[in-house]
Amino acid sequence: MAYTVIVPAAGQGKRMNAGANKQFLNIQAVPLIVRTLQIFENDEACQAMIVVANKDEIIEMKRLFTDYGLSKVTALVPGGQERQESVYAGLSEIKQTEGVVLVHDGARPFVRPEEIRRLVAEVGETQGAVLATKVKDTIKKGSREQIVTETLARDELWAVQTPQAFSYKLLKKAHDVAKKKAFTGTDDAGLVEHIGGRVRLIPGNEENIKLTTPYDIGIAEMILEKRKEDEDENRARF
Ligand SMILES: Nc1ccn([C@@H]2O[C@H](COP(=O)(O)OP(=O)(O)OP(=O)(O)O)[C@@H](O)[C@H]2O)c(=O)n1
Ligand SMILES: C[C@](O)(CO)[C@H](O)COP(=O)(O)O
Repeated sequence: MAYTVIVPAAGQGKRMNAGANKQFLNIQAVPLIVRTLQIFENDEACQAMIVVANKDEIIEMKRLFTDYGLSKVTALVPGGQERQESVYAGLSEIKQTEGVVLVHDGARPFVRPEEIRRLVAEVGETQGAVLATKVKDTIKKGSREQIVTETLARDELWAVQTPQAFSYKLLKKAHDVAKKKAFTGTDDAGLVEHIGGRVRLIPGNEENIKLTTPYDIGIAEMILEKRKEDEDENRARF
């Protein structure tokens, strides 16, 4: 099923501590944002990419799109203070009110095409879908004084990733209501849940990490090495 993807990349990357927005960090010689966009560039079902960037980074981003031949970027718009505002800015660029919209963090360069396909297949007019993995650790709630107040039932817990996929109408309504009521969520599904929308959890892959701290750079390099080894092995076999 065809879709449009909104890619929020207008953060500061403070936790990465790189002295610049992490979207421009080279991961094995290719900028993070480019690695992420290449996934959608190469996915036939992706009709358009809407990228949200910091106002003062738009020229630099545009240059990357030209250098790396990212032809599906149809809009490059300035973001807001919070991720939610940035996604809203991207959403406002969509004129076609039918169809499926994905939201995917610029900082997640490892989602696989087959995961996107499984995700998109689950979207309906009134149902969104998110990639997620089952939580492995025991999760406890704590008080301000760091005293455990509750141990949560692990079999009900999922760590949610992006892409998150919705019909345009459902996502737009969720964002409009959140804006009107000044409701803030940490992901787009949270806004859909807030208006009573149904969101399906689609088992994803642990490799689909969000590059957040310097530690994640090492993990990203390891994932790239592993993928390269797998490709070489497959090539040698056939
Ligand atoms: N105002 C914002 C904040 C975040 N993002 C984007 O949302 C994604 C997920 O956010 P996160 O990993 O938290 O990135 P940053 O906000 O850049 O990181 P930090 O919180 O460490 O500054 C990133 O691709 C980021 O660029 C955005 O478009 N606009
Ligand atoms: C949307 C998200 O990537 C889902 O895991 C996450 O919530 C973004 O969080 P952050 O606060 O921007 O790190």
